[in-house]
Amino acid sequence: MAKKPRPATPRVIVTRRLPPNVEARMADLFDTVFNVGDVPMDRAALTRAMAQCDVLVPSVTDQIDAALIEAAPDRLQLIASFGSGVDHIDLGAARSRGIIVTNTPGVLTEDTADMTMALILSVPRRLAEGEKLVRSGNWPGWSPSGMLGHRIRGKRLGIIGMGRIGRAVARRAAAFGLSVAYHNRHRLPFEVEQELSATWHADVDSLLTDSDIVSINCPLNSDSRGMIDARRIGLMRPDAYLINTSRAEITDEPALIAALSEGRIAGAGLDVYAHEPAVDARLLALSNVVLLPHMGSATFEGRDATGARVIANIRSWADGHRPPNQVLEGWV
Ligand SMILES: NC(=O)C1=CN([C@@H]2O[C@H](COP(=O)(O)OP(=O)(O)OC[C@H]3O[C@@H](n4cnc5c(N)ncnc54)[C@H](O)[C@@H]3O)[C@@H](O)[C@H]2O)C=CC1
Ligand SMILES: O=CC(=O)O
Repeated sequence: MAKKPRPATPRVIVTRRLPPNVEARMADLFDTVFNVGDVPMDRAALTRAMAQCDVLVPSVTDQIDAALIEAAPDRLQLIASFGSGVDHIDLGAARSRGIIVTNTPGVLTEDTADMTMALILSVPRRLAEGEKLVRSGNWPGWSPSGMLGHRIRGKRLGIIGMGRIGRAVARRAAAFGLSVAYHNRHRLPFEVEQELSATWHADVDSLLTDSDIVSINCPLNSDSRGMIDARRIGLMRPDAYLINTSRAEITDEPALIAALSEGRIAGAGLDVYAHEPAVDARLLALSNVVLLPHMGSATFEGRDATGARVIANIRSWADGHRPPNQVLEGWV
């Protein structure tokens, strides 16, 4: 495919409000249009945006599917996503149109691992239930049998997806006395396994059977979509917990809800849902779950660093280079 000329000052359209200093820098560097009202763009708005820019800066909730990409004029050359996951962008369609896709890995790792660890602690120790009890005014006071949960130390954590976030979770887990097992698309080098004291499971099934707590930290891709289905949820022990800070579509959400409702697993900590921002009413009614509003990476520092990554990707592309965080189909 012939290389298209890259404009010196590209027209950039940003789909959501970004931190003020990030927007100021983008306004300085590029011909940037911001979504001043911060209203999520519907399909028609995205189609219009993609028709009017060289670079689109979407967020992880904008569904940039094949039809939108195919309808975009040749002018659109770069989709510089604000966030780490790229499951909302049809990478194959972008490749066929010669559109480069970038993301912002690395800068969200520690924040998302912190939130994953917070869920790992909160669910077995019933943190959200305890907080609600105090606020309700019905707390009868301390008692030997009140608010009992399960000890973290000594339990086994099974991590699915031992990349940046998975490894950062493993490091935190070790400090809380958890032993770590993992399943990953590729086995980690021996030295990394040693550093993390992590045991490899070639198959997901045995990891699920052997773990007290399972944490999903792999990206959503064609292999992981529906990976934790009803059969695999059935392999988990009745006293086991599932934590998901990655993407809901990796699990069969209705099957998970059924297992939680029927006590076939002990509980879950979720940051992601199948139909965000809607959350299934049956989940809301359960007391053995901790539900967060997709806030794994939501820190001021992380958002600034994410913005800096987006800018670096656009600048490097505009200068004629390969952007540092170009995402290649088949690599996520
Ligand atoms: N809740 C939140 O706010 C956030 C969620 N995320 C989610 O976390 C995901 C992971 O992020 P990183 O750790 O930075 O990604 P990463 O690319 O560093 O690591 C992903 C790991 O998963 C493995 N993997 C890929 N497909 C797999 C499969 N089908 N089965 C088993 N392993 C597989 C890869 O080999 C890699 O080791 C993102 O894709 C995103 O969906 C990321 C940031 C914030
Ligand atoms: O879910 C958030 C992301 O950056 O990916």
